[in-house]
Amino acid sequence: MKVTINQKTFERIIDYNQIKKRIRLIGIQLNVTYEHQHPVFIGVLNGCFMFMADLMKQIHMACEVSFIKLSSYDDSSRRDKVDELIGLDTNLEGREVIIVEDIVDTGNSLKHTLDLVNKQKPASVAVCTLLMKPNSVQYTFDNIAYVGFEIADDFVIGYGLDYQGMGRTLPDIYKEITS
Ligand SMILES: O=P(O)(O)OC[C@H]1O[C@H](OP(=O)(O)OP(=O)(O)O)[C@H](O)[C@@H]1O
Ligand SMILES: Nc1nc2[nH]cnc2c(=O)[nH]1
Repeated sequence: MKVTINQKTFERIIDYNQIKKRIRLIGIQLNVTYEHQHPVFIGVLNGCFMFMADLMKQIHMACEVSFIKLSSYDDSSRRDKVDELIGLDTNLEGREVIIVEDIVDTGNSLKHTLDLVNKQKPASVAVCTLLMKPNSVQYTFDNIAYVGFEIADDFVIGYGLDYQGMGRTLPDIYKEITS
């Protein structure tokens, strides 16, 4: 199945049923790991909104939810600078923190988020990302504990991820076709 947005064509690589199954498994892992704790989930907007909503429905321990908003991409091209559009509004000192991302690509956004979170001296920080591009990431992260799918270094859209602001509402995930 293919979709076209502003002259770029994308083909489906992961359907929503696969995403739901993977999220159920990640939810089980999180429920076991944090069973007797009271973690704070921090979603990184905008891209995380669909993943966060589906993931949180699988979480059964007492927890809090908060968001930050970063922007590092123009259209489909990377910028080195990460802009913080909405900052942290929760005190994380001594807390168990789980950062929720839609995708770790170069890792710039995650590096920025971790620096922000770690400044507040949390008790622990784990990262949960739906997608990860292992060939693209430019940092060594030791706390990416939950990964939905590892994917190739293709530009992807759908399930929260956009191209020029479009495509976020597609339930499945698509990759750009280059030819
Ligand atoms: O690992 P990186 O190379 O930093 O890329 C990952 C980030 O890029 C996207 O955000 P974007 O800056 O496009 O903003 P958006 O979430 O509002 O789409 C995505 O949601 C991640 O947060
Ligand atoms: N939409 C989208 N945003 C990204 N941010 C980092 N990588 C990607 C990607 O492949 N697609």
